[in-house]
Amino acid sequence: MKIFTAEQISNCDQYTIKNEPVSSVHLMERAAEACVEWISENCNHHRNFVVFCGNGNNGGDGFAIARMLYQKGFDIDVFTNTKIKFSTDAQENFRHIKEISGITIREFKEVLNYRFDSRTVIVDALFGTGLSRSLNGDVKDLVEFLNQKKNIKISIDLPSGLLADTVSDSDSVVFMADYTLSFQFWKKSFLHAETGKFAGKVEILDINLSEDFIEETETGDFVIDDEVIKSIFKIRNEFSHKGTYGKAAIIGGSYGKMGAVVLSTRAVLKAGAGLTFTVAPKCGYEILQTSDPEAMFIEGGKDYIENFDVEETAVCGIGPGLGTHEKTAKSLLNFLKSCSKPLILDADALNIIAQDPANLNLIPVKSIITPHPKEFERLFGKTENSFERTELAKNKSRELHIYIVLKDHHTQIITPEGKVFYNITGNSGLAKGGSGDILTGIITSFLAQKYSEHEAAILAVWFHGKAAEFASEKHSKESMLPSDVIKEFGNVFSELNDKVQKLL
Ligand SMILES: NC(=O)C1=CN([C@@H]2O[C@H](COP(=O)(O)OP(=O)(O)OC[C@H]3O[C@@H](n4cnc5c(N)ncnc54)[C@H](OP(=O)(O)O)[C@@H]3O)[C@@H](O)[C@H]2O)[C@H](O)CC1
Ligand SMILES: [K+]
Repeated sequence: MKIFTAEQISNCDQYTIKNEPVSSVHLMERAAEACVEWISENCNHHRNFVVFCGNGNNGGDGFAIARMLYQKGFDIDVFTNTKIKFSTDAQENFRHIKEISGITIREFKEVLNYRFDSRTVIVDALFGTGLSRSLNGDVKDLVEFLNQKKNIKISIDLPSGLLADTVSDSDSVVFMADYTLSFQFWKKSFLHAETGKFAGKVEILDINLSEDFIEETETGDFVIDDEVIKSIFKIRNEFSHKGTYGKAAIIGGSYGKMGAVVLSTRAVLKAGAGLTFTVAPKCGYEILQTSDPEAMFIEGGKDYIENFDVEETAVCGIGPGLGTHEKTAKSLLNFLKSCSKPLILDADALNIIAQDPANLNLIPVKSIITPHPKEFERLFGKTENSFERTELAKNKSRELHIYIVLKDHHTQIITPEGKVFYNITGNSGLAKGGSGDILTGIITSFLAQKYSEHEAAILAVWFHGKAAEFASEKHSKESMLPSDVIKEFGNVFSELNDKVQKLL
């Protein structure tokens, strides 16, 4: 799914109005209907809604939602500011609810005397994509007041005070939603930590904006949705043998860190590679042969890796548990100098490279590196916030011609062309040691199976998150272990096969 800026979204609105054609007030009706449908389906314990409406079209949505919820039998109160001029469509929807005697309309300042029942849902329709500056004055006080309420909070399109495309000043006040019902597109600010925390759980509601506009309008930012995944995933060919699915090698492990390489190797195996090798120090021989008997062991040193030699045709994932021993570092840098095929580089491999900025140029083009924010900072330097980090990653991906998998709650895959793919699968159960080792294994496995670097990185990140979702259903986010995530790979493949299978 393409991610558009607030300006592009407004253009998409206008294009739809002109070319569908549909009147703008009817489009507002469609947006409100989508919200009301979602609320009716999901809201089982709450009958009272208090809707806060601004003066632009976001407020117009709020008035229309209030009317429709009332017609469905919910108890509704509305707050607004009648002293400021409404937009044309907001004015029309305001007129409609004024005619409904069962809905009381109050001024914002009356909120201080309003009795919030614990089962009242607060709906924020103050500002959406038209927000042009930080909240101040009365509306800022209102949002701060509402944020203190324990009631469930739903934002329409965007939490008020949040900009769609960028980070606001750190002292800006933003409505703190539990749910955000947003129209048609993910907004970039939902996907970054500093801003996404205001949106709560995001639901994207389809309001049928122009497909032609969406198709023709260029953007560099994407969300990895089912369409992207379906276009990448290939069903396993029945007329195949182990050679069809490539050779993969995980290179890592050191005394006391053998678990990382065990997990990574197991992830390669369970993600479907044809032949799997583990290059690890001798001290890991028994551990690896017992834990991952399907993989072949290659001795790469005694207590730490000193030798990166593997079969030339194998795709190499380097780093899990590798350690940063001087001799390991020296031999890794020598290996990089002699290597021209794309590699997957993670963890200590990145920490070794980060020891000298000149090492960055040794990374073979089209390699995939998988830093978490701290590793990214060691490699490329500090940034003010995650939006700037993504921009820096785009510059570095272009400059070094590599793929950067920037691990975060919404991991981003940044391509050498400067495109950013945001992942929306996964959960906080992955915030544990060992999760990254599994991701390295999955990418290595997919690259060995002849997915392109671009495809392998995107599919693997999505796949890893999806397996985590299955694992958390069984074990909870708290208790699930990286090895539980690996056990769910089969379920993810079943889901993938169902998605792409041609059914009669
Ligand atoms: N995208 C769609 O497909 C649809 C969107 N809809 C809804 O429309 C809004 C966008 O509506 P818009 O009228 O453009 O903008 P807002 O309602 O968000 O707000 C605009 C008004 O707010 C003023 N403003 C802006 N920032 C502030 C501020 N910090 N404090 C006070 N006032 C502010 C702004 O005034 P300006 O001075 O900046 O001109 C406007 O008066 C979208 O989010 C959806 O909810 C449609 O309903 C249908 C389809
Ligand atoms: K809003």
